[in-house]
Amino acid sequence: MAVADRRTAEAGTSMSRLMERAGTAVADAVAALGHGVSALVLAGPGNNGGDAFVAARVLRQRGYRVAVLDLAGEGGSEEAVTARSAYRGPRVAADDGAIDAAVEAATVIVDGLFGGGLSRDLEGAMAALVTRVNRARVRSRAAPHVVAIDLPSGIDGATGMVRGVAIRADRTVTFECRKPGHLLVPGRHYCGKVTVAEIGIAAATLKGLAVTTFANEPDLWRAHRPKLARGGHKYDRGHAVAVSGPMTATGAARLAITAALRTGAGLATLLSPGDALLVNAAHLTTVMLARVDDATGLTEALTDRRRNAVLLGPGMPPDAATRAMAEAALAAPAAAVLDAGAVVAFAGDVAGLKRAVGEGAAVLTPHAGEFSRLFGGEGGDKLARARAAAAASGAVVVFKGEDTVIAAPDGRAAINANAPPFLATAGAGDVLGGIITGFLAQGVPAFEAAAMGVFLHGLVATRIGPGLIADDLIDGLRAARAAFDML
Ligand SMILES: NC(=O)C1=CN([C@@H]2O[C@H](COP(=O)(O)OP(=O)(O)OC[C@H]3O[C@@H](n4cnc5c(N)ncnc54)[C@H](OP(=O)(O)O)[C@@H]3O)[C@@H](O)[C@H]2O)[C@@H](O)CC1
Ligand SMILES: Nc1ncnc2c1ncn2[C@@H]1O[C@H](COP(=O)(O)OP(=O)(O)O)[C@@H](O)[C@H]1O
Ligand SMILES: [K+]
Repeated sequence: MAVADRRTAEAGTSMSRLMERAGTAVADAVAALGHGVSALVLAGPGNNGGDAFVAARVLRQRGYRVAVLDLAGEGGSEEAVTARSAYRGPRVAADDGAIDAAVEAATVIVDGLFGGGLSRDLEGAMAALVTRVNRARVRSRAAPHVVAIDLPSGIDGATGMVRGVAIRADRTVTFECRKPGHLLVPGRHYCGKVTVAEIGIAAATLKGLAVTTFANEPDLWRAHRPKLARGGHKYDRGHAVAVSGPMTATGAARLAITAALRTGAGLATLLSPGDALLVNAAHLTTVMLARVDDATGLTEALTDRRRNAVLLGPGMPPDAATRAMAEAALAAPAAAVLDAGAVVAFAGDVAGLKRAVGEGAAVLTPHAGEFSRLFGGEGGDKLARARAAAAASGAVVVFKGEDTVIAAPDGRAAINANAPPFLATAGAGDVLGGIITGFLAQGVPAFEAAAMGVFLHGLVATRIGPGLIADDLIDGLRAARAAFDML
């Protein structure tokens, strides 16, 4: 954003104009809360504090009761200093008693302590102030509404992580576009409702920045959605295959392959080990069944070039035989999705996985535990970890969870935010693997197939609602797939 600000300034829109518009957008959001507003505005040392002073001035001009707790200290940018001196209204003394009284009296607290310039953990008096505001927000009577400027103070805009302690906001007004911290958890949970105010950073300026981080929303992949040709043949829509686990673990691959079919693949085949053929046969109707027992069998099965997308891992143990089959899938011309056991089978050998992926289209779909087992590390910056994993493996990585990150080896990454909590249910991940396989079968490139698959997965779950089980996702896909086409 700093580069965007500079380029915008070079193009004739000064930083002070941007700050004026930013502060005014915040004042508009506060004013929209209705009459009787009595705002306590917290102003920090940087430009976030500058925005806060602008908002305070504008609110006062509009007749609202305002008081500013000025924590700017010495210094700050020229624009922030100007905004500070242009505010002539009441200030709150920076002592505990006065702050408590001001917090008690406020109906709205505007958080302009820190935004994009947060550079370390909050400590001491700042941390204490944040804790005070958070306590006030949950008090039983007349709790103030908390409006954060750009980001809730304490949330790292790049990672969504809490730096020590962070403001819990009801609403966050950010500028020009959302930042990763608005979408990644826990940051997302601290923002409340996020609104984006346009403040005059030209679209052309943003475009020139070669943005590589996106919200996983239709604009990102709309143009890549499969199109149904009138008079088309089922083979035009691809042939998805999935590999079944052994006799006692067949359900996962069946869920997945059925999801691939519902996603629009023209044909679907389940490749099953001999011991599980009967149990699979008993459960399948539209999905075809063929016997494959090992890597050699899989290579043979994938010599049929019409079988253009293959999923394996659900229900499979993370052992050498699974790894050999994964290598066979990656070596074949089909696009490959590796999930569960097929991901963990490469634990400790990401370089070997990368060699196996080669130049082929491959998608890995680990949840946090599988991700750690393959790529190492635990917790921390999810976006950076997903990007590093994609670069290290040469595959598109779908790092699952509430804030699934889809990362491509070329550096692009998308953060998903439409998955409801009740999607965390046994088998949901298998369905996701199948959906992505279904899009790959229809010729969608790997990054877009993964991103739109994750979005469709969240969409279908949301439409079904609480209580869903993975089988419901399969049924729900039919209607959700139609809705997806209209997005
Ligand atoms: N992008 C846009 O389009 C526009 C952005 N605008 C606004 O600018 C905001 C970004 O402003 P910013 O860069 O001045 O950073 P900001 O968040 O105010 O804080 C920096 C100050 O905090 C300090 N500091 C940091 N961490 C700390 C800690 N833990 N504890 C204590 N101190 C700490 C840090 O000190 P330092 O690290 O230098 O020692 C520095 O003094 C952005 O969020 C938006 O609101 C609009 O005005 C116009 C258009
Ligand atoms: N808290 C959550 N909110 C929303 N979606 C979630 C949450 N936790 C997990 N998910 C999603 O649920 C699915 C679970 O997949 P996975 O962990 O592989 O389970 P399984 O192996 O049982 O299918 C993933 O798509 C994941 O992104
Ligand atoms: K803030």
